[in-house]
Amino acid sequence: MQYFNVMDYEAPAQARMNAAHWDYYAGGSGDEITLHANRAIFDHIRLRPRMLVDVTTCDTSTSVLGSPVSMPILVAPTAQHGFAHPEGECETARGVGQAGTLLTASSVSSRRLEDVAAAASGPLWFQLYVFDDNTITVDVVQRAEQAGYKAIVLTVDVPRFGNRERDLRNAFHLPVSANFDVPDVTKLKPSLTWRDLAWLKSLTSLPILVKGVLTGEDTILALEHGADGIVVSNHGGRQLDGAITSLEALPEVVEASSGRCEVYFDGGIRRGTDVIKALALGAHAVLVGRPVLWGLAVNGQEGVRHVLELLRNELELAMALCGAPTLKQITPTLIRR
Ligand SMILES: Cc1cc2nc3c(=O)[nH]c(=O)nc-3n(C[C@H](O)[C@H](O)[C@H](O)COP(=O)(O)O)c2cc1C
Ligand SMILES: CCCCC(=O)C(=O)O
Repeated sequence: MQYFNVMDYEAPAQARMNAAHWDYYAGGSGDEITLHANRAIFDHIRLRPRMLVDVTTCDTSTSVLGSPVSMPILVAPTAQHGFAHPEGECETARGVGQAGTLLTASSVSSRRLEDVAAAASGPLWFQLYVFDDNTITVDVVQRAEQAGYKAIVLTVDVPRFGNRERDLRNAFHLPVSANFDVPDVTKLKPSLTWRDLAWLKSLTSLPILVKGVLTGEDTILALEHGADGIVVSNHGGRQLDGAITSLEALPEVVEASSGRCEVYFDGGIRRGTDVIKALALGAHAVLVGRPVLWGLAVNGQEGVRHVLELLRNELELAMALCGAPTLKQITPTLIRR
């Protein structure tokens, strides 16, 4: 089997995995309208390439909140990598490091955050879920800081767990996380509000990104409450079905942020041309979720590395064909109005 693009990893990954675990990875909420729309929206955005620009070398390297990375393509937090590989997130971290980019480790993990850090060679961010018991949050944030994670990514789009009907049909329940002792990880703190962001900031000196913002209004609130970055995301279509796609939300978030913080993007990135479209609309970098899990399931760290390399190579080619050999040259003028 040869893998010419990241989609080539999808069916082989499914073939290797337990069916209920696969459905958990693949699925969205409700009718999966937002899940599918996240992909479909990219087909409606067309590029305006420029010609006769010297594209002998196209440079994809950048930095994210100060950490250098080989490309503006990072790994989104996804739960329970143990479903895809016996080494779980440690294996993922090795592959991500080989690709020279950054892994966001999920709170809900098969491996402890310290073990993931020990396996990593590149920068890490820690994704935070907040439970009712504040001592869990205090503990895990301090551990992440001590283990060398470079930022906390607070996920704000799960006041309650989404309606994942595939999981209901499979009678699937998420196992406990290796990171903390919470019997049911889907019981998050529903009373969490913007005010808690200030409390969170008091716990750590790390920058805090807010993940799951889809409006300009919430962008302004996030910045007012001290967020150091925003991740535009609808959680891969797994929370509010019918929510706006991340790509549709991106321009208003970028506008509301008015250059005050880095704006990141996730949802439906499968091609280098998807990456260039998100960057042209103002994302500083994108995060990729499911494709990394496919690479992990098929071929462990090598699969993770290859999925990321495929995306990097496609982005590099797209930059050349758009006449934008540096990331700085990827601007809104690349998109048809
Ligand atoms: C299996 C799976 C588990 C996820 N777990 C988390 C998580 O623990 N924390 C979080 O903030 N987002 C989680 N997400 C959402 C991703 O971070 C990301 O927003 C989404 O997957 C991006 O879309 P993509 O899969 O189309 O690239 C998860 C997504 C998937 C598919
Ligand atoms: C409490 C949520 C756990 C993982 C997650 O974010 C997801 O399945 O989308």
